[in-house]
Amino acid sequence: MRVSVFGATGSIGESTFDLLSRRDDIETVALTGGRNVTRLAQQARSLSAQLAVTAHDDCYLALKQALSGSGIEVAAGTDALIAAAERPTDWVMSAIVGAAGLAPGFRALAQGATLALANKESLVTAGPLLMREAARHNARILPVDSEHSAVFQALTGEDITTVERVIITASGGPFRTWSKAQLAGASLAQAAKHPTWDMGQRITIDSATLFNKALEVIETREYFDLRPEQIEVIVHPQSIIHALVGFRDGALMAHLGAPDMRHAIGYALNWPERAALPIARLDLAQLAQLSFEAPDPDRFPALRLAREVMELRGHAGAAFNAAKEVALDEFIAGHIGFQDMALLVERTIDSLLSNSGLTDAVESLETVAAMNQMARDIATRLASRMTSSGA
Ligand SMILES: NC(=O)C1=CN([C@@H]2O[C@H](COP(=O)(O)OP(=O)(O)OC[C@H]3O[C@@H](n4cnc5c(N)ncnc54)[C@H](OP(=O)(O)O)[C@@H]3O)[C@@H](O)[C@H]2O)C=CC1
Ligand SMILES: CC(=O)[C@@H](O)[C@H](O)COP(=O)(O)O
Ligand SMILES: [Mn+2]
Repeated sequence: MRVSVFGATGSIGESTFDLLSRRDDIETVALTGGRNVTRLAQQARSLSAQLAVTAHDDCYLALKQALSGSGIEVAAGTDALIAAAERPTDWVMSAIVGAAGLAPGFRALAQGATLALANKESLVTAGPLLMREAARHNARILPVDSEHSAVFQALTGEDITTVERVIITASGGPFRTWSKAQLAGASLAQAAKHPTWDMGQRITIDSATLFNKALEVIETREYFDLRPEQIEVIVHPQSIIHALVGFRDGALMAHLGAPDMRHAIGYALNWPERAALPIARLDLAQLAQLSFEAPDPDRFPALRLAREVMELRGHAGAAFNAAKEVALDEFIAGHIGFQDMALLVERTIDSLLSNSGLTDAVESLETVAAMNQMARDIATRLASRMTSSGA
């Protein structure tokens, strides 16, 4: 099987690399990364990739040097990422973080490859477009986000019209039990420490605000074509149950597994087979208890914002994600506080409400990119005011 991995040097990329390294039937077409060219070159040599691409032009020479004598092609820049996605292959892992992951995944679908989609931002920003592209080219999108892989697995062999509801779980993040007063002082180091999963920094902080779950609610709607009221979130601090599907006879089918993304990645890599995977087996007696609680919309407004975005439809998902990306950058830079992130996203959406483009149907990558930029500009402006006023 020919495979390409976008975002190979990240957390999902490394887990994918681990699974690919254990197989002897894999032909690696392209591996892409960002600034970590040393690791990208190691991976490319190890998997004998045809091509290695860094997203950054200024990293080209370093990557070229790291791969000298290997015979592996080297390229750099966003156009090179697109060209890599157009190289014929069978299976593509989409694991770039953020809206930057959309265009390569879209191109991979256009050449008919199976898209293993970790990059949830693709569906949040351009769900209908991506689904149409997959259908047009008879290409398949397989969910890699753990909750959506869990739903996909629970739905196997089921009639989607018998589904009443889908429940995705949230760990609640590191601040699950914190008061609003405590949240006001939440630091970057505290937010970047996930209680159960080992992930990249950005998604880890999104888990702390529950923006990760907000994106996932929208992602659920796009994958499974459900009405927003059919999608529920339950806080489950152990991250053992990843999702549950409720059917019209009252049955709930739950998916359980150790918090290890190699499960969802391996499922997508081997689908429709269920192959053996090197994942820790659950010891239920040792776990002893699985607990659940309702999310608190007062301390964590992100889920409420996601519901508003789903009502708006159109380009609201792209605006929501863009504002969230800016808010995250501003928090990481120390310009705004933890709770300011949700405030900034809400203010950006409010400011865009008077813009008719927000609710226009998603027609092309260009309109999505335009909304992405507009929302980023507004959020950046609003953030600078927050910084100077302290609110
Ligand atoms: N980590 C997880 O367990 C899960 C992640 N996801 C989703 O998967 C995606 C990846 O997450 P994760 O692996 O944690 O992220 P990481 O930050 O660990 O990795 C991101 C990858 O994307 C590359 N990258 C960063 N910015 C750009 C850019 N602008 N253009 C091209 N490449 C870029 C990075 O390169 P470099 O590091 O070399 O600079 C790296 O290879 C996200 O969409 C996330 O929401 C979903 C479920 C679980
Ligand atoms: C592993 C995975 O799929 C993440 O999206 C995970 O769900 C993050 O944890 P939270 O449940 O805390 O958002
Ligand atoms: Mn998830």
